[in-house]
Amino acid sequence: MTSVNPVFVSLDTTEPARVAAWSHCLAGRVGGLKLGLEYFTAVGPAGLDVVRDVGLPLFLDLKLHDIPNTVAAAMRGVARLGVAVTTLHASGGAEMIRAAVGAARDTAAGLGLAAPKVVAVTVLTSLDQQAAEAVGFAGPIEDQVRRLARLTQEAGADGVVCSPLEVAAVRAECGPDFTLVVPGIRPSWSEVGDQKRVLGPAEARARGADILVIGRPITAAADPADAAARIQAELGL
Ligand SMILES: O=C(O)c1cc(=O)[nH]c(=O)n1[C@@H]1O[C@H](COP(=O)(O)O)[C@@H](O)[C@H]1O
Repeated sequence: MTSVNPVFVSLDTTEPARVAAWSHCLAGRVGGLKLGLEYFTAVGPAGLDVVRDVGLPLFLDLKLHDIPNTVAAAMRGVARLGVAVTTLHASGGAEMIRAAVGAARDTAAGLGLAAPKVVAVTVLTSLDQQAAEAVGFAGPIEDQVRRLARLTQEAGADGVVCSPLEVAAVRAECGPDFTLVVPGIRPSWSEVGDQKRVLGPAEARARGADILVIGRPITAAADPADAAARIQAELGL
């Protein structure tokens, strides 16, 4: 039996042709495709059409963060796109999360679609302890992540986005059925760039991550398919 590939590759670009080329060359080496703000603000919902024939689950990462009414309305638009996973910011609060989850599930059900998994970003992986304190998070980042994960779970969402460093703590707090989406993945051979709280793919997986979000280590590599194959090998897939 082959295990499911946990890697969702982040296709961060403004160009549909690049997204199409990457997704075709990476199909078979990754488990899903993530499109985010850079792409969506440039191309809009029609940009998803270039990857639909690849047959991989789509993760639309818009990190919604606004009042409950506005986020619920935006989430209805996301749910109509038939994506598998989507994001909002946990710091928008429990009422916002609850409204978003309800909107996603009701809209999808009304259309006969599967509802997207709604996962909440806890503390961005680009923040270190000092930067987190500067925006007003008191105490260790791990405590803040754990608190927001608990709030997210109580508000009915499917999981959270956290760095690999907090995976074990969140898993202990929220149990085995809570989806942990983990960016900040850096194989030893890749550049760290703007990420601050990072680990390698195998270590993140061993700590309990469900989805590994990996962008530039694959997309900025001279040979993206080869980079994805190296990550597959590191994961024992
Ligand atoms: O929600 C996310 O996916 C996300 C949350 C977070 O805390 N950190 C983070 O890097 N991401 C996204 O994960 C991807 C990471 O890409 P790379 O840093 O290129 O591997 C980007 O598309 C980010 O927008």
